[in-house]
Order: sequence, then C-alpha cells, then structure tokens
Amino acid sequence: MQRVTSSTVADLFDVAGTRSLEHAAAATLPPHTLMQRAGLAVARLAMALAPHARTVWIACGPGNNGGDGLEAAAQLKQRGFAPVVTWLGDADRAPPDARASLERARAAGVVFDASPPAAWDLAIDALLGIGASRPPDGVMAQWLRSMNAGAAPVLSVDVPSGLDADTGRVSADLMPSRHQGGRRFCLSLLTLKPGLFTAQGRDAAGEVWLDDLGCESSAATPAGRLAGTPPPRARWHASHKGSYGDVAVIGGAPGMAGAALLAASAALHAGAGRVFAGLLDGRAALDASQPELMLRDAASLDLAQMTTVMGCGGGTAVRALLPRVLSTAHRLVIDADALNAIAFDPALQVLLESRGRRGQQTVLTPHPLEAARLLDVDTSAVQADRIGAAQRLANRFGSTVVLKGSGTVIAAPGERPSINLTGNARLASAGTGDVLAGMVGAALASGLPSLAAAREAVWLHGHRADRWPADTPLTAGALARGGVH
Ligand SMILES: NC(=O)C1=CN([C@@H]2O[C@H](COP(=O)(O)OP(=O)(O)OC[C@H]3O[C@@H](n4cnc5c(N)ncnc54)[C@H](OP(=O)(O)O)[C@@H]3O)[C@@H](O)[C@H]2O)[C@@H](O)CC1
Ligand SMILES: Nc1ncnc2c1ncn2[C@@H]1O[C@H](COP(=O)(O)OP(=O)(O)O)[C@@H](O)[C@H]1O
Ligand SMILES: [K+]
Repeated sequence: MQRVTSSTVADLFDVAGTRSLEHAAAATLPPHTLMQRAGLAVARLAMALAPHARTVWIACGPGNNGGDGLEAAAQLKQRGFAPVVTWLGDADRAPPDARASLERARAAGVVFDASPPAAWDLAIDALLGIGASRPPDGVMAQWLRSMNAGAAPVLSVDVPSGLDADTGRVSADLMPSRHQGGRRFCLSLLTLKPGLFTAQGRDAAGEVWLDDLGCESSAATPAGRLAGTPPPRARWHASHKGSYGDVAVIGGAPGMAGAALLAASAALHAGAGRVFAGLLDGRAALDASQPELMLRDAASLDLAQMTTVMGCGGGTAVRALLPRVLSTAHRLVIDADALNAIAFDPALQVLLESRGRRGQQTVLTPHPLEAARLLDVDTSAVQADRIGAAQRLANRFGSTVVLKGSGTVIAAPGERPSINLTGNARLASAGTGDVLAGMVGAALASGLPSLAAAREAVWLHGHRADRWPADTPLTAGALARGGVH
C-alpha cells in the first residue's frame, strides 16, 4: 500500500483498463482472493486512520464495492473493532464475491443495521466503485450526505461513491461540504484512476492511497499518468546568460500591463537568461521594481531567436501581432487573450496548426473557458472530460497543452496525458496563470522540449503554492518571485 503524493510516478487506468486487469488477475488466482486482499487493505488503512475508533460505520452498496466493505467489516471485527454495516444489497442478487464476503462478515459476528449508527468515529464508503452506472439517489445519496456532513473521517473504498472514475465528475449535491465534515481518504484498489486527480476528484477523494492487490498492471494500456517530480535542471559552471535563453513576453495592453510584467517576472525568477517585455501599452519604459526586465516595443523583438510568451493581458490588441508571432517565433507559449483570438479566427488556427507540422515547439496554456472556446464547446463539456479535452486540443493544434485548474492536465500529440498533483486553491487568484505562462517560457528557453518544459513549470508553480504558509494569502507577484515569502 502506498500513499500518493505530488512526487508519485504511476500509471492511471480508466474503468475499462481496470476491468481488464481485474479479469486477468482473477484468472490466475483462487476464487475470492482479490476481494479478500481488497478488504484486508481497507481494514488496515482504517485501523491506521482511526486506531481508537469505537464505532466504524461501513456503508455497503449492492455490488462488489459493497463486497469490499463487507470483507473489511469481517476483518475489522476479527481484530477487535466494532463495525456497523448498513448494506443496500440483496443476498440472492449479489455478485458471488460480495456474497462470499457477506457470509464471512456474518460469521465474524458483524452487526448489520438498516440505518446508520447514531455516531461513528470513522465512516467507510463502500457504496459504489467503478461499476457506478448512474448518480446515487435515495437512501444511498442520503448516507453519502450523512458521511459528508459528519465530523468523522471518511475512507472511500476504490473511489468516492458517485465519482466518475474516468473524468472526476461528481454531482454537486454529493460533494463534501467545504465548511464541515471530517478528513477524507480514498484507498484505490488494483489501479489508480484518473478521476481521483482532476475536476472534483481531488476534493471528493482527499488523500489517496493505492493497494495494487499484488497484481501486475502490464495487461492493460494506461489512460494517463502521474509524472512525479521533474528532474532538476543543472546549471554548468562554465555557462553564461546566453545558455539559458531569451524570453520575450508580448502582451499588456493598456490597463493590463501587469499581466505581462507578471509573466516576465516569473520567467526571470525561473531562470531565463534575459527577459524582454514587449508591452502593447507602449507607455512604460522601465519597471523600476524589476530593473532586470528590458521593456521594448513588441515590433522590434527578433522572435526567431527567442522564446515568446504571447497573450498575457493582451486584450484585443494582441490579435494584430499573432500572424507574425505564429509564423516566426522560435519557441512559443500561447496564453489568455492570444488563445481567445485564435479561437475566433480560422486563419490564425491554420497558422498554429502549421507550426505543429513544422515541428516548432508550442505550448498552449488554456483555462477551461479558453479551452472551451478553442474546441467550440461550453466550459461544462471541457470540465466533464478534462483529459479528453486536453488531448483533443493537443492533437488538433500539434501543440503541448496545459489545461489548467485543479488537477492540471498536460497533453501532447502521441504522448500519454499526465495529471499534475502540485498546487492548491490558493492559486485561484488573479495573475497566477500569467505567472505560469512565464515559467513555461523560461523552461522552454532553457532548451527543454515543450512537453518537459510544461511538466516542469506546472509542477514547480503548484509546488510554490503548496509550500506557501497557510495563514498568508498568496499573490501572483510573490508566486512569480519564486514563492518566497
Ligand atoms: N471482483 C473482485 O474480486 C474485486 C472487485 N473490486 C471492487 O469491485 C468494485 C466494482 O464492483 P462492481 O463491478 O460490482 O461495481 P460496483 O461499483 O459495486 O457497482 C455496481 C453495483 O451497484 C449498482 N449501482 C450502480 N449505480 C448505482 C446507483 N447510482 N445507485 C444504486 N445502485 C447502483 C449496480 O446495479 P445496477 O446498475 O445493475 O442496477 C451494481 O449492483 C470495484 O470498484 C472494487 O471496489 C476490487 O476490489 C477488486 C477485486
Ligand atoms: N483550485 C485550484 N487548484 C489548483 N490550481 C489552481 C486552482 N485554481 C487555479 N489554479 C491554478 O492557477 C492558475 C490560474 O490561471 P488562470 O485561470 O489563467 O488565471 P489568471 O488569468 O488570473 O492568471 C492556473 O495555473 C491554475 O491551474
Ligand atoms: K466507494
């Protein structure tokens, strides 16, 4: 059993992949082995989380997820705990594994009840796993809401019930409350599922653990991966500023110069050799607080030699510059208003696609609304399948795509998408996206290929937010300066 952290490297398997691994493993093992292993793993984690629990409420559903819960109940009872099981199944219709664990729980003397105990020290959610076929309702939804509202920790078996294991969607009324409720844990069985890590998945699951039940995962193709900590970038003693590349930030239309300056500051603090800011505002000649930045007229910059970060605070003015930038920029990060301009202009889309065909490095950094505009769908469609949306954009434009938000997805043509696990909701403040664009620019300018540059910058950006003191608001300016307090 292992705890998943932002440095974990692991494959992610969707429901179809997990099912084929389960079948392959079950075929080589004596009957009921997997469920016994699953139940024991759940019981072990439960005992570690609540070693002094007097009452453990285990809510079990009608399928094999409920079977895991029944098996855990048997194991906990045998170890001196007092599980109370509420089971929504029917012994005549339960799948064979769940029925076998039902017998074992009964034989162990587990207490079964029709309704939850009056109080509990730990709740185990074994209502639905990867077989969920519709959103929970009725008694099942009521039990989930009780767990969510209770002060005790909640341990979800395999996935939080009601979570779409492939996409991370959960219906709003089953999400844990932000204002009450205990800590949340999820023990994912056999495989890690992508839905645990993106969209609502991170809030629904809480701290994720994995038990592979002693099974191999080579018999299925992963749907994605957790890429872990990026390798450190060494700086040679015998290097100079030219070794780390030039970044040109183009953006900052009147009233929005701050966005471009944030991106430029972020590029500088992320190690770019030289940073130029080509402000569309035209008025500023010096940022006195950051004299290292060279403020230039955007038209005067020789983009063929540089890494360009385009669009931060660009307004509509950025549109006129895009044909030249898309055609000439050596390496390119496209953010914010530049993405919006491309979404509404088929001629710019053609120019972007041809960069991909020429093999030029391009990273797009949309938030969900910008991604929706580029895909001509609405934001809810993007959020309903973030991995799919990022991959479609990457394929369409021949670019690396960073689809921002909780569980940022990074996709590139022909590559397995990855989900980044650093970062938290303190990043939900104005300007943090501009900072990310600048950081991707610096990583690209150092010579990293676009996918590695995107992974490194996204990881570091989130890591800075994770390290930031909990009692202090995080500003984009501080994030740009390296997350230094
Ligand atoms: N076999 C093994 O040894 C192992 C199994 N493992 C475990 O099995 C889990 C998968 O089990 P599973 O395939 O039985 O699916 P599961 O998630 O229990 O749900 C299906 C049941 O729920 C029902 N149902 C669906 N939606 C519903 C709703 N909204 N509201 C109410 N009911 C709803 C559905 O009924 P139906 O849709 O047919 O009406 C069916 O009865 C997996 O996540 C893991 O925990 C692993 O530990 C590995 C070892
Ligand atoms: N709840 C969250 N959890 C993790 N990261 C978040 C969250 N909210 C925002 N972020 C991150 O903060 C950044 C916000 O970018 P963006 O939406 O473009 O903001 P802005 O336009 O204000 O710069 C992205 O990197 C995004 O992934
Ligand atoms: K569950």
